[in-house]
Amino acid sequence: MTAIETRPPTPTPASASASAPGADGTAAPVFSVRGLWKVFGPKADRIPGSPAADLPAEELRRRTGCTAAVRDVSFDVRPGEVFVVMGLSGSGKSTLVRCLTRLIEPTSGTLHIDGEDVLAMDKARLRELRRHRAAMVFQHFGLLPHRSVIDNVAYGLEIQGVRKAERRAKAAEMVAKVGLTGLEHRRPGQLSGGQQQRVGLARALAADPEVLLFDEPFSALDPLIRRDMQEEVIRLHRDEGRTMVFITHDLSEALRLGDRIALMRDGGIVQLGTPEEIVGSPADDYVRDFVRDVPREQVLTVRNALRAPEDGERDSGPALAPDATIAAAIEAVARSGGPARIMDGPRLLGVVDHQRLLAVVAGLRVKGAPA
Ligand SMILES: Nc1ncnc2c1ncn2[C@@H]1O[C@H](COP(=O)(O)OP(=O)(O)OP(=O)(O)O)[C@@H](O)[C@H]1O
Repeated sequence: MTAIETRPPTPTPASASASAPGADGTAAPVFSVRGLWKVFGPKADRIPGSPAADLPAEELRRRTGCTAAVRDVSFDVRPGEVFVVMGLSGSGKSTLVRCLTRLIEPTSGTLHIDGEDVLAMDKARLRELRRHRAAMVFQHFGLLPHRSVIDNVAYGLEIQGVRKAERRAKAAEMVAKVGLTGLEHRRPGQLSGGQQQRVGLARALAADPEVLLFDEPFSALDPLIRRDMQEEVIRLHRDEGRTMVFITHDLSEALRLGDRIALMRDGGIVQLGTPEEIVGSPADDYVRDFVRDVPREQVLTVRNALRAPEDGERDSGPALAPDATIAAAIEAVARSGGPARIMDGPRLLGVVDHQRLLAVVAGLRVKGAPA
């Protein structure tokens, strides 16, 4: 099993303030999805809400000839987060994400972007949605083979009617942003897979969309280049705070990139949570099985191992932040020979010791720590 680091949670970016706050004071969601269904097959619209809707996938197919690719799914994508949609092949990831911009027409449910009803949009508004507000980065880049890198990046702006000088300048900026300076005049066929993916990314970024939708963008890349591209996405996200929806079937990619992960099975979401929630508190046996081989100490934080300090422990020992991983704490405790203090700024939240840290790694519930 390769090492997995998760990212610290994304702080709400400044751009999030552009969204109106919700009733509870949190920023309004970018996408808001409720009771969404996509059924393929004859008389598909009769399935949601009918008794057949509850049939297992195979039986539904046998009895009705229909496939419920997305089944009664509800979630919000929050401004500035990386929202990962994960699941095995055929679980409905691509269909779900394509429904967000109606590249696939949902069968029923509701769908809003920044409070606007996506299902009520006419063709022109939908075009605007896909070009300016929620741009898709595909696995097979969709590059034009006879155009140079710079022209491929500028292409999206060209179809938006942006003037040549302006689109060239913007494209050059994006080429630099994704680390392709010097390769502007090559054709896609003269680039490696990873470089081609960067061109695809630069093209999506050039349109400056509010949300980037990634459909398994890196699954064709070899592991090292894939790792590079994941770093690139993390860097871009850190620099810009842009909202991202990212499809993957790869658990370590999901854990590395996601602020929150929706785990899909047979068209439904079986669990939606942070990497720590999914690994630390799997919702059912399916999820438990899915995350069984994840090195828990690299995903779970010290919050899971906290206890109250005893006399003499308040002022000595190494200090760690509450989002430090169990792995980092084990190292700190091993080096110092005593418990580590968990500090939220100047406030002491508790301490973690050798025994409790190991108990968390072993998957035991630790008394007094949050579930
Ligand atoms: N156009 C279609 N017509 C009929 N069934 C479809 C269609 N598109 C997808 N499906 C079915 O819907 C289900 C979900 O497919 P989808 O492509 O969304 O899954 P996925 O999780 O993205 O899979 P992968 O990781 O292999 O791309 C599958 O059973 C698939 O066979």
